[in-house]
Amino acid sequence: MMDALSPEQQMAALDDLPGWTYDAARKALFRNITLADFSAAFALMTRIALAAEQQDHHPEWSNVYNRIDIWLTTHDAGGVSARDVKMAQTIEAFL
Ligand SMILES: C[C@H](O)[C@H](O)[C@H]1CNC2=NC(N)=NC(=O)C2=N1
Repeated sequence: MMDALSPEQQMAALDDLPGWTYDAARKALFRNITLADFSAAFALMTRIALAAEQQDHHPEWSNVYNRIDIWLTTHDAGGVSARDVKMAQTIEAFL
């Protein structure tokens, strides 16, 4: 069981994650990424999927052609936890 971050911890984490915002409605970190085309978007999603399996932490996302919308939230915690911050950092390292 992983605790949700406090609002202060969450803001501090977002300071180090340019491009990510907090989606209050979904209690999630959010970012959209636009790639060159569908192949590039799906390749990135594949890398993220493999990392998600390794971390046992899975994104909520949607993909339309070259655009990916990603929400990171921890269902067990009912909000954003350190696991979401780690996954956001992992995704950033792929860009
Ligand atoms: C049993 C297993 O550890 C859990 O169901 C994991 C799997 N992936 C998960 N992913 C996300 N985003 N939140 C979770 O709480 C979560 N829990």
